[in-house]
Amino acid sequence: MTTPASSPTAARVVDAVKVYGTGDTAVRALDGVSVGFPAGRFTAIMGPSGSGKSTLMHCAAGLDTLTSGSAHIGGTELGTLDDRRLTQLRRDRVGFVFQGFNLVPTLTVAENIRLPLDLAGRTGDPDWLDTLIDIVGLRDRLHHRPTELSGGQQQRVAVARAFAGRPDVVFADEPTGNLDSRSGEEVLGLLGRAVRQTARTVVMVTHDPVAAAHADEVVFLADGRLVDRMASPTADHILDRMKAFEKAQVTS
Ligand SMILES: Nc1ncnc2c1ncn2[C@@H]1O[C@H](COP(=O)(O)OP(=O)(O)OP(=O)(O)O)[C@@H](O)[C@H]1O
Repeated sequence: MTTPASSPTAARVVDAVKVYGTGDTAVRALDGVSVGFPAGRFTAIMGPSGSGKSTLMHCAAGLDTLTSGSAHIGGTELGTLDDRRLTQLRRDRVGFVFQGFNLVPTLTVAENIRLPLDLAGRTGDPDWLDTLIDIVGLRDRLHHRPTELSGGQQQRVAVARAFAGRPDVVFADEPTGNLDSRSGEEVLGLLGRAVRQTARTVVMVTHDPVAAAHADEVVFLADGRLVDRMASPTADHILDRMKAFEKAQVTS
């Protein structure tokens, strides 16, 4: 199952295999996955615990390397890059949102948002940063430090930071995992708005059907394989599909 060649992909993996360890203890976390994440869309990766979601995200984002197969950001194959160029690509073309926010406590909100640009020695586009600050609703908090913010507000800062350099793709790993449901809904809503209002691309790993229902499409993993895709998902449909996979696993 791949994305049709006609839709441009912001990121993709082809025949991706990832094996952790060797010999008797080897774990095949990805077992021949080919999947494209369409540009300008919000895609969720779902699947049971241990199905390979985080591994897929880490390998697609260049945070980890594949055992075989290839990973691409836009037209760049990550396996062809040396460490320096891979670091540069991650910094300049990829944004990240993690479960634990990962903000720098000594910097203000404004400084945290600008951090990827400052590290890259880039000025950034002031109009773009302004738009982002409005999307995440933090204009009145720009001079606060992360400890002065709620968890939901901190994650909104992390979202703005992820988009600050206009990356090709933003990868979010369980971005609502540490939030109450209301703050989680806010963060998911603004990820969706960021995609729709600014034509950016988001790929989110989650185990929560309600979170995944915010995406334009859900891809399902089971046992390291891509087993299904669902467009225009609803939480109920996702839950039904997940239950069907779990039942199939129990009976197989
Ligand atoms: N660093 C590692 N060393 C050895 N095995 C690993 C490592 N990371 C992941 N695995 C194994 O690879 C498989 C896939 O793990 P992965 O974390 O990608 O799954 P996941 O779907 O994200 O799970 P969860 O929803 O529980 O976070 C699991 O069997 C896991 O135990």
